[in-house]
Formats: sequence, C-alpha cells, structure tokens
Amino acid sequence: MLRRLHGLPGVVLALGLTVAAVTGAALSVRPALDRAAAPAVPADTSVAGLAAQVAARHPGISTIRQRPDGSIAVAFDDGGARGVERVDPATGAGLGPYQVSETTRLITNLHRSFLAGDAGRAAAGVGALVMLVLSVSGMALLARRLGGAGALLRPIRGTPAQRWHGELGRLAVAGLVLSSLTGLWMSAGTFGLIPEAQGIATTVSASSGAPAPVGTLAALRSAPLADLRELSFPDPSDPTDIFTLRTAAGELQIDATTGTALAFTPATTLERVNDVIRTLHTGRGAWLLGLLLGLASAAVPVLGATGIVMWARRRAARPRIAANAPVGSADTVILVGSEGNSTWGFAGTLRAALTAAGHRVHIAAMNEVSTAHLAADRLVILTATYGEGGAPASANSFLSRLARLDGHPSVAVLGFGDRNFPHFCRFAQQVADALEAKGCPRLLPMKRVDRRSPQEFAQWGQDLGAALGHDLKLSHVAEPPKTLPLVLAGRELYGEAVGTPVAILRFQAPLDPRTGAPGRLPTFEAGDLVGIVPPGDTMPRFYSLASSTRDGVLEICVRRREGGRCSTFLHALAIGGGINAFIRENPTFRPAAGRAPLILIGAGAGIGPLAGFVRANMAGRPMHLYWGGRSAASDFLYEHELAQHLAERRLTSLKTAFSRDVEGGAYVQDRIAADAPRLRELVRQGAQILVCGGRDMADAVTRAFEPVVRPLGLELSTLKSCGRYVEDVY
Ligand SMILES: Cc1cc2nc3c(=O)[nH]c(=O)nc-3n(C[C@H](O)[C@H](O)[C@H](O)COP(=O)(O)O)c2cc1C
Repeated sequence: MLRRLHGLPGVVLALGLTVAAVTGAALSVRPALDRAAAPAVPADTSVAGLAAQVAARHPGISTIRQRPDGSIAVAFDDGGARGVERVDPATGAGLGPYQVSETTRLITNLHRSFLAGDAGRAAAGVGALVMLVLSVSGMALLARRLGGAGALLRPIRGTPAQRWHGELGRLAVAGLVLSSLTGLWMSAGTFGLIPEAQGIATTVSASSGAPAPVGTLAALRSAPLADLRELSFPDPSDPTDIFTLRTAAGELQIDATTGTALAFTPATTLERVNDVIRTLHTGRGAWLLGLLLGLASAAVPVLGATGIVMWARRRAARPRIAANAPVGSADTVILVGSEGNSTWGFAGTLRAALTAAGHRVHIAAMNEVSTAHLAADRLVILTATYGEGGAPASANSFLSRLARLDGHPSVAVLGFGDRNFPHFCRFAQQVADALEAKGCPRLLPMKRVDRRSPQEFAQWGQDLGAALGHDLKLSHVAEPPKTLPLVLAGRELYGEAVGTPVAILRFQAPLDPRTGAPGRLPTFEAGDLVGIVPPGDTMPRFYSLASSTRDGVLEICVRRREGGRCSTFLHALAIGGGINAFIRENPTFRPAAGRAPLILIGAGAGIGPLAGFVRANMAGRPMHLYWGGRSAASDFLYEHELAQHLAERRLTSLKTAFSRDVEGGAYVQDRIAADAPRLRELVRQGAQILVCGGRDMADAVTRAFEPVVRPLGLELSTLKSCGRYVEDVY
C-alpha cells in the first residue's frame, strides 16, 4: 500500500512536481536578495515621519506599503503622473520605480499555476498534496527499510539510486512537508475553501474639517514604521474620508483632521494564521528559512530522477505470474515475501522445476495467504528479510493473517538475506517458527540463501527434491543477464606448490573488428561482482572484482576448486581466449565515503577486491591490510604491487599470516588478535572494516574482532547494522 502510494504517483507527476519545486527554489532566493538590497528601517522613525517626507514629494499619495523584507513602496497619482515608487525608509527619498522583473513574474506564475490559469492553480494545489503524500510515505518506506522510525538516520545501503534517493529524501523531508502543507493551505484559500477572514466592519464618523498635515497626526506619530504593513490615505475629494493603518495587530482608522484613532479592528486568528503560513511558504520576512526551503525544493529533481530509476528497475523485475495453477487444484503452494522482487525470480525457477516434475503449483504473495493456500499438501515459502530483521513489503501482514487461519500443510521455508546484516534471514526464521508453532509438519529444516546465491539455492533444491522423492534441479539465473565478451589479456599463477592454485586473471574488451581500436569495458568498481557463465552451463559463477573500469582491465582472483566447472575453465583459458560475462553491482561492499581509516581483512583469493580498494586509494586514506595465505614463497598474491603501494602511501600497513610457513605458521585471525589494541584505536577513530574470503575465515575473523571492539562498548552487530563491518564471503 505504502509503495503504491509512493511509486506510481511520484513517477507520473515527477515533471510537474519538478517544475513547482525548481521554480519554488528559484523564488526562495528572492527574500534573501531583497533583504540584502533593502535599506535599513531606522528604529526611531514613525509612520507619520515617513508619510510626511513622501507626501512632500507626492501630493497625490494614496498608499504606503511595507513589504516583508522591509522595502517600502508608495503608490501615488499626482495629477496625472501615476506610479509606484520605492522609497528610502530613512529619508523618504525616491529610489526609482517599483517593478517586478518579467523573469520573476514568469517564475511566480509557473510556480502558482503552470501558466495555465485556474486549471493550473488547481493542479498546483494537487501537486502540493501529492508532494505531502510522497514525503510522508517516502519516510515511512525508508523507516521500514532501515528497521523502524528509530533507525531513520542509519546509513542507507543499496544501489547509487537508492542511496541518493534515501539520503536526499531524509535531508529534504522537513522542508518539503512544510512547503507542501503551507502551499496546500494557500491553494485552498485561493479556491475559497478556507473561509475569508471576516473583519468586523466598524462604522466611524470622522470630522469633516480641513485635513491636518499628515506628519502631525498623533495616531500616526505613535506608530513605529517597523510595524507598518500599509497606510491608505483619505480620498482628497471626500472631506470625511479617513486614514487606514494596517499592522500585524490589525487595522486602525484615523481621523484626517484631528489625528485621533477612531476605531481599531484587531486581526482575526485566521488572518494571523494566513500571515504565518505565507511567511513559512515564501520565506518573505524570514530569508534564512526561505533559503532552507529552497534547498529542500532543489532536491526534488534528483529525487524524481532517482525515484524513476528505482521504479523502472523494480518494474522490470516484477513477477509475471503466467499460467498459475488455480489454488484449489494445486498440490504445492509457493508463497513469496519480497521487496526488491528478486525472490520472485527464484520462486519462478522453483515453480518451473516443480511443474516439470509433475506438480500442480500455485504461486502468490505471502500477504495473500488464505485458508485455500493452507489446504494444499505442501506450502513452500521463499522470503527475504528487511530492516532490522523485519518482513519485506509483500509479507508484512503474513504473520498476523496466518494466526487467524486454519490448515496444516507440510512446510519448507527458505530465507533470502545478506550475512552483512546483523539479523541474517531473521524474518524467514520467524515465519518458520510461526508455522511450527501452528503445528505444520516440517518438510525441510529452514535454510538461508546469502546474497541470492544461485549455488545455495540449487543446493536447497536438491534437499527439497530428496524430501519430495524426486530429482529437483534448480538452476536459477536472475533475469537473464546480457553478457558481453571479454578476452584474457594476462595471468599470474600462485599457490600451485601448496595446493591452492589461485590465478590473477586480467580481461579486456575485444578489439573492435572494424576499426581495430580497443573495445570499451563496462562500468564497474572494485568489490562489484562479475558473473561468468562457463561454456555448456547456464548458471553464472560470481567473482569479486579486483579492479575498476578506470584501471582499463577487469581483474579477478580465481581459486581452482576440485571439480569446479567455472574455475577449471578459467584456469585453463589461454591468453586471448574469450569469456561471456556480466557485471552485478555490489554496493554494500565498498569503502564508505570519507577519510576514516579502513581495515581490510582477507585470505586467499579474497584479497582481490581489497587490493582493488588499495590501488584506487590515490588520496592516501589510511588503509590497513591483514591478509592470510599458505606460503610466502608460493601464494603471496599481489606481493610486489602491495610493496609499491606501501611505498606510495596508498597502503598504510600490511600484516600477512602464512599458515604453512615454518616460521610464523599463523592465520589472519591470529594477527588480528595480536594487534587488538591498534585495531581498537582505529575503530575508535571511526574505521570501517571490510572482510573478504571464505566463510570459515570470516567466522574466525568475527570471533577475533569481537574482543577488539567490546572494550569500546560496541558490538559487531551494531557495526554491521551501520555498515562499518561488511563482509563479502563465499
Ligand atoms: C535496505 C535493506 C535491508 C536489508 N535487511 C536485511 C536484514 O536485516 N537481514 C537480512 O538477512 N537481509 C537483509 N537485506 C537483504 C535482502 O533480504 C536480500 O537482498 C534479499 O535477497 C532481497 O530480496 P528481494 O529482492 O526479493 O526483496 C536487506 C536488504 C536491503 C536493501
């Protein structure tokens, strides 16, 4: 619901909102400029003083108006010479005609009505309402992603579009809510939806003698100029006409002959509210607020563009459920909990494999769960986890609905998540627990898939097949990747002597066959993943990238595994040999922005992305690398390059551990334990820790790191949840 409220309306109205916001941002600068240009109003000047000075020059003066920035405009009709003039509040001297520039007029009209009269004004009002809904629903969505309202200030992870959208959104939300609420109010006022402020009409009788000089009128002499909004002069042809002085407090009628106050009509509450709202919307009279509101509005085009990118991606990945077996006839029901939609893709692969094996399969979102679903023989649940271990969008009402339903199918739950989060697949665990508590027999123990690993999914498929009594081959290829050809340009081989053959492989784009010029590499950063599909296979294997596009090569470290189809293929590839590959962003595994130190920890081929981060560290940010191999003589990957980086200060320190060396014989976690005080100091300075390598090594590093941070009153789970301890583990 929230997403529907936020997504499509935002995309459809992005252009209109951008026009309103950009023009609003442009107008927001005016109050500050006007204020800088407006002459200062002297504290001791009275309305009478200024009126006398101006009246001496303009006998046909009709009004003196003070704008919120303090500038004064005088309207006059001096026997045919009519006009509006700006005057100096201190001397009453003319400062030239008062006029609004054509550009300002155009921007104002665009802002208020899209240059389309009443229809445009109504559209602007609707725009304000949409902006309000988008701001509030956007914050609610962000809170849900980050784990609740209390987590709204946490670092935002995801693709660049998601990060920009979230970061700018939370910076701008207060300004946008204020602008849209006040805009909505003003718009409602324009269309008479807010009752007009009804001043109490007072009938006064003024004396009809000769008017006294305006500078002598007592009621005007006692009115400070700073309070003036507008002073209307009496009509010279009507001897009984009066002066009307408007201030924030109300309206004062003044006898033109005696200068006495005849009646005072205080401003109504509604008038005061309107005043405040106008100030809050325009920043007139509050230039700093105006500038802040302008900044918030300036974020709208970026929010619109990133929002459209996110929406388009989600749409492209949206499940297309074709030929779904009716729930009543299905023996197997698959329920999906997803937010970013990738889990739907896995569910589609599972459904295809089960259908091929002769099952009748119905697939639906977890939020749709009903008694009919629970009447099937078996229920398979695939669900992601979000925020602080919470439910994804399509499953957020599942647990409460389930509690009200009857039925006991046998169940298998598969969680999709990311080990970098402190609550890995926690929602899937909650679902499995709830089903067990309900008395549903377990078809399989609950399993977890880390970062959409097709291998882990395939493994689970084998287990499910075994439980069902037939083969189940799940080869999941997330949205068929568009691969591009690459050719092997260089190779270094390590570790053969110690039984861990690891190759550093460097690929380039093939030469353009027509021009012979070097082809272009796709865009990637160190730490992103390259998917490589080995010949005769459909399932890609993913390798962490050790280089970025700027390095001019695509570099990976590949350990050859016994029976490993892709690693064997890559190790056997001759220079000039080709592969088909595609890039998958891995935005969670990147050095955070800033100059805080980085602690890079890896073992074996896990050094790849870490070496890439060091290579890119031209700015000399403090980087400390801990790396473990087997033998310094055989598998010290990047030895020479790292030595050079140390000399160039791209790398601050390097600690290695070689497990098979006679001297030393240590693992990377031993180095961490030995260096605890130094590492603790780095964490105290705000260091981010990036770990890359095998699961066992990562677990050992976690155990070694916990005592490092505990004396600081920190838990690794806290560091993980704010992106300061991230793992890329296989
Ligand atoms: C903002 C955000 C929060 C996440 N929170 C968690 C979490 O707390 N625990 C977890 O295991 N995975 C977490 N993940 C990872 C997702 O569950 C994982 O990427 C999943 O495969 C996404 O599936 P979907 O595309 O179907 O939504 C999070 C991902 C994002 C983008």
